[in-house]
Amino acid sequence: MHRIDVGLAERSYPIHIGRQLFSELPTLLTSLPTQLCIITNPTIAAHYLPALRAALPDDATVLVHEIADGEHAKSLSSYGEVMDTLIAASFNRDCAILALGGGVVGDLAGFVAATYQRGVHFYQLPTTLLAQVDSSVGGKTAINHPGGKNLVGAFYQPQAVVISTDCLNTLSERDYACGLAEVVKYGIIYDADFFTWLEDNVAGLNAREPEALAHAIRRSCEIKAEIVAADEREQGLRALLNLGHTFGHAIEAEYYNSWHHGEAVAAGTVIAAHYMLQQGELPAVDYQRIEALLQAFHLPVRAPHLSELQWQQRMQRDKKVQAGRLRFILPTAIGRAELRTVTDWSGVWQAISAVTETR
Ligand SMILES: NC(=O)c1ccc[n+]([C@@H]2O[C@H](COP(=O)([O-])OP(=O)(O)OC[C@H]3O[C@@H](n4cnc5c(N)ncnc54)[C@H](O)[C@@H]3O)[C@@H](O)[C@H]2O)c1
Ligand SMILES: O=C(O)C(=O)C[C@@H](O)[C@H](O)[C@H](O)COP(=O)(O)O
Ligand SMILES: [Zn+2]
Repeated sequence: MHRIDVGLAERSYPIHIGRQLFSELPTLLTSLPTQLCIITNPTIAAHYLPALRAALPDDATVLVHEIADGEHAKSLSSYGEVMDTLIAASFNRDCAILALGGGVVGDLAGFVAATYQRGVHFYQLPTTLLAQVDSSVGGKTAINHPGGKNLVGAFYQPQAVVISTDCLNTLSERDYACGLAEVVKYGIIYDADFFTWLEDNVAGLNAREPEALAHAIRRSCEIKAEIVAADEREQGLRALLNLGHTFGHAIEAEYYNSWHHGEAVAAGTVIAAHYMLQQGELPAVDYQRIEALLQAFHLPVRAPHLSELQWQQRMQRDKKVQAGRLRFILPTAIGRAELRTVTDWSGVWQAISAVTETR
C-alpha cells in the first residue's frame, strides 16, 4: 500500500493507494461517525457495495442512496433527492458521506457533503481511473446546470481518499481511456519525464498491467496533491489542471449523451496545443507527440462540430473567464503550460477549425 498526503494549510488528508483496499477500511478510516450515507449508482453498487458495506462498523446506521448512471445525474434534481434522503433519515451534522463511484458520483456527493447542514464529513472511494487520478483528489465538487458544466459547486476537501486499484478490472475500455486523458494532462502541464514514461508504457497501460497502472495512478496523485497544496482555490497554478477543459466542457455540454469528459478533454487538449503550434510557441514535434499519445490511448483527437456561436457562448461560461475575456491553459512544451488571456478569437477559431472532424 502507498500513501500520499495532500498537505493543506487548514487540514491535510491521506490518499491511500493499493489493491483490495475496501477490506482494509476499518484500519484506514478509524474515526467514522455512526451515521453513514453511501452515494453510488446501480452499476457500481452491483460490483462493490457488498464489500464496502461489509467493511463498515456493525453499529453504524448506513443509508445507501443510488443516483442514475451517467453525466445527466450530476444535476440539481439528483442533488435535491439526496438531500431529501438525508433529511428523511434525520441524519445530523456528525454524519459522513461516502462517495463510491466515478467522477459523477464523487462530484455530486462532495457537493452534498459541502452543503448538507453547512458541511459534514466526506470520504472518496473512487472506482474509475479518472476518479482515482483526478476527481477524488483536491476538493472540487460540483453539479451541472443546463447552462454548463460544474456551474454550481464548492471547494470541499474529503477526510481521506481510498483508491482500490482492482476496481478498474470491471471498468469499460471507453471509461478507462477517459482516465488516461487526465493522466496525459499531468505529463503535458507538469512533468516531461512522466510524459515520456507514458509514451514508453502505452502497451502496458492499455493492457491495464498492474505495475504500470500503479505507477500512473501514484504519479498522477502526487502531481495533483502538489498542485492543490500550493493553490487550493485556483488562484494561479491550479488552473493548469484545466488544460483542454475550456474547449472540452463546451463539447460535453453540447453532447452529454455521446461525449464523455475524458474524451472531450482529449479533443480540447489538441485544440489548445494546435493554437500554440499556430503561434509558433509549441514545437511541431511536441504537438505531434501530444496527439500521438492521446491516439495511442484510443482517445479522440478531433472535436465534433459546434457552430462558432455555440463555442463562444459555451466558453464564455468557463470559470476562468475574467472581465469577459477568455483564459486558456496553453502548452509551451511537453511538461510546461501557462494560463493566458486570449483576445485573438480568430486564432482560437482557426485552432478549433483545424481540429474539428470533417463531416
Ligand atoms: N472534481 C474534479 O476535480 C474532477 C476532475 C475530473 C473530472 N471530474 C468530473 O468527473 C466526471 C467524469 O467522471 P468519470 O469519467 O469517472 O465518469 P462516471 O462517473 O460517469 O463513470 C463512468 C462510467 O463508469 C461506471 N463505473 C464506475 N466505476 C466502475 C467500475 N469500477 N466498474 C465498472 N463500471 C464503473 C459508471 O457507472 C459510469 O457508467 C465528469 O462529470 C467530470 O466533470 C471532476
Ligand atoms: O482539480 C482541478 O482543479 C481541475 O480542474 C481538474 C479537472 O480535471 C476537472 O475536470 C474539474 O472538475 C474542472 O473544473 P472546472 O473548475 O473547470 O469546473
Ligand atoms: Zn477534467
